[in-house]
Amino acid sequence: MFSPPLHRQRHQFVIDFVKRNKPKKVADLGCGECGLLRRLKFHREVELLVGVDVSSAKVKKKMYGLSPLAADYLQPSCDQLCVELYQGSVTQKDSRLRGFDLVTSIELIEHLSPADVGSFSDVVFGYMTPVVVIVSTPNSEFNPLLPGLVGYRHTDHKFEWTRAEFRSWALKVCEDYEYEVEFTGVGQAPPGQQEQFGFCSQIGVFQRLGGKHGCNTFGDGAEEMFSYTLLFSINYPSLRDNTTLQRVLVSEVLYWAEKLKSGWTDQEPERGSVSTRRQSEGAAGETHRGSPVGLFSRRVSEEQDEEVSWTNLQGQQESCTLTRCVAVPLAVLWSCCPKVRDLSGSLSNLRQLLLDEPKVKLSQDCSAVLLHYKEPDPEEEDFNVLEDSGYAEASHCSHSAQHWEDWQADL
Ligand SMILES: C[S@@+](CC[C@H](N)C(=O)[O-])C[C@H]1O[C@@H](n2cnc3c(N)ncnc32)[C@H](O)[C@@H]1O
Ligand SMILES: [Mg+2]
Repeated sequence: MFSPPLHRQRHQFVIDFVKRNKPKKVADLGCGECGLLRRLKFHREVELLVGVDVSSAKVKKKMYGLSPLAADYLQPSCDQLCVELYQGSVTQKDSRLRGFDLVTSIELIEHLSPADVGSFSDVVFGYMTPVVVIVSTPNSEFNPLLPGLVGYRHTDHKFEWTRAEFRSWALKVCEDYEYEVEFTGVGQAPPGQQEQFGFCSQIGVFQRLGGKHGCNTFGDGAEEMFSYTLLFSINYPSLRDNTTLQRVLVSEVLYWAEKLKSGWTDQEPERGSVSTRRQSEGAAGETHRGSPVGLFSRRVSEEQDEEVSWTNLQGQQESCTLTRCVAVPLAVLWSCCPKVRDLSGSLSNLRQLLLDEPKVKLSQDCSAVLLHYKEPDPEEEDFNVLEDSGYAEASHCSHSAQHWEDWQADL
């Protein structure tokens, strides 16, 4: 009968409100199978999304649809989002539901007994005290237009209000709990009949008097109350979280360092900076003086690895392997890779973030990333030519490489 379907129109009404008003903390009461929450999670301004329903079975049915997608892990944004789902009744108080910017109650109140509607008003408007409450409920005056309908629209409905009944309840709520309300709805009557029948679903948008800064009756000393059961809780990966930032930065740094390395060593060996690194038990990665990293010198040796031995101060014989490395200066990475720049914010931050990162080997003075150098396999070379060219990007950076000494001063 409606296009788009009525339940979609109700959810769209909330989505449009969220787009306009950008609430950070949103709770959906009587969230059912979480359909509205699944749409709300795409709104970047929302940082906390909570669903409550008396039926845990309904919530559990599709709650994993609220989990982050693979892309949320691979390409996390700066946005933050935490999703929590509870089993609980809107007639009970729970302090985790206080202080929200927006609380929605879509087609819920008509499922409550009149006494429970009283508790709902007290809990939502008197205890949770959100800045805005959106309540939708059937408009019984529209029922004659619904073909074949006998009695209520749903067997579980305890009542269906006329517009006047809804208005009277809403105005009483405003008086008791210091809110103001605007009436509207979704599901239009046929042309010319809107005034007579009203909307199929009537909606009240309640705003707390005083807005965001209006009185919230709970202070620091308010007693905590947990009557809901947590069913699901997830924190979306965000670049504002240091572990996530570090993970993404490291993979970006290693990716670009490898690209630059192959640009320098495979394509233009004279620009490649190949140095020698000593690997011995416990003490990995000390750069040899005399074969400086980052200075784009010629290869120091044609040998891949070299066994050396010496006598230590205690007169014992020690040995280690000399491994040839390519040093990619952090300053070059910083200059060539916009994403590395965006993620780290500054060159010194970049160094700081990589300092205790086990996946990244830094040069002794922490100014360059060291990558193992492997002699190119001639059989692989033909294949490399076909690869779309990292070299193009790497060689694009070659002028930056020449200014390495300036950057070194910067570090
Ligand atoms: C008609 S469904 C609406 C679902 C959802 N709001 C939507 O728009 O699709 C009503 C929901 O309210 C829930 N419900 C009923 N009484 C409740 C109560 N006292 N506390 C919380 N949820 C309740 C039901 O389990 C059901 O999921
Ligand atoms: Mg209903």
